[in-house]
Amino acid sequence: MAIAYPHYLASEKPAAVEPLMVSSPSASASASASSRAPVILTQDELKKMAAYKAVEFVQSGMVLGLGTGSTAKHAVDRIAELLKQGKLKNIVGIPTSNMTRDQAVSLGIPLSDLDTHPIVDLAIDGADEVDPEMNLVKGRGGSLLREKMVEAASKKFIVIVDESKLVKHIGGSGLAMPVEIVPFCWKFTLKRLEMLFMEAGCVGKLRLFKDSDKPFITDNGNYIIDLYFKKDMGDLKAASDAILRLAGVVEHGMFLDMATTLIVAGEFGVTLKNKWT
Ligand SMILES: O=C[C@H](O)[C@H](O)[C@H](O)COP(=O)(O)O
Repeated sequence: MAIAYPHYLASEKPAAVEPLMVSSPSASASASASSRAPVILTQDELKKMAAYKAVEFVQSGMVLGLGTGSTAKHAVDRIAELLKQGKLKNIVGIPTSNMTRDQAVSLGIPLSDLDTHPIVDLAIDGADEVDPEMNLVKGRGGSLLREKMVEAASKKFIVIVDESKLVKHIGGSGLAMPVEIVPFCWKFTLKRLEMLFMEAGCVGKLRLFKDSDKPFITDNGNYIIDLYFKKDMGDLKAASDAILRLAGVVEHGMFLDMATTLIVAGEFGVTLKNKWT
């Protein structure tokens, strides 16, 4: 499938990488059955395709924001692979979570932080929801605060998703919009959040560790309240400002006007959209 490269990246040569190869048992089975049979890729294979395409924009010498989650993990793997092959050199990674830091350390990717590298050349990360304006919901893995700090410090931010993440309105999918809060009097903060969006039928839930009744603790020692909306939350910027004005709130998972490029992998291949096209 033809990829429409965004104009601001057009003058930049993607790093010399092998053509995208996604190993898929179903792919080889289909190939032997018929050369025209459709190839059914799993969701994880789609995530890998989007991640590999994003890594084509990584160049030697870059300071890179390393995202968190099952999609970003493929990008980190690929960056490490290209470093090992000598196709990328002098990369400095800024991880967006302890999990990504551990993955990068295990793969030998040199790491730093925003104190030492306050300007990041390029960040690559997944998302939970993406609307047509490339506004995002992030943080269902709990890493929204560090992700937002690193991605806000990035000159370019490529979002990588499989097509299941595309929505008409963020926060409107019936799934969680996470808000990181301080643990102090969390029930009070939860109520205040619900009250902000009463008209949208907002219900907040304290996130727990999986199969546990213990509160989930973020890398920053905070709690997460997941907000669920029955109706559209309305103006996103106003919603963002209102949430951030509440004492007790640290950050929320709406990433408004931050992504510069979106890479989506789906049934019909990989498509790339620039914010301004
Ligand atoms: O906190 C988690 C991050 O925001 C992830 O980037 C997001 O949840 C998407 O994760 P995944 O690629 O696993 O769907």
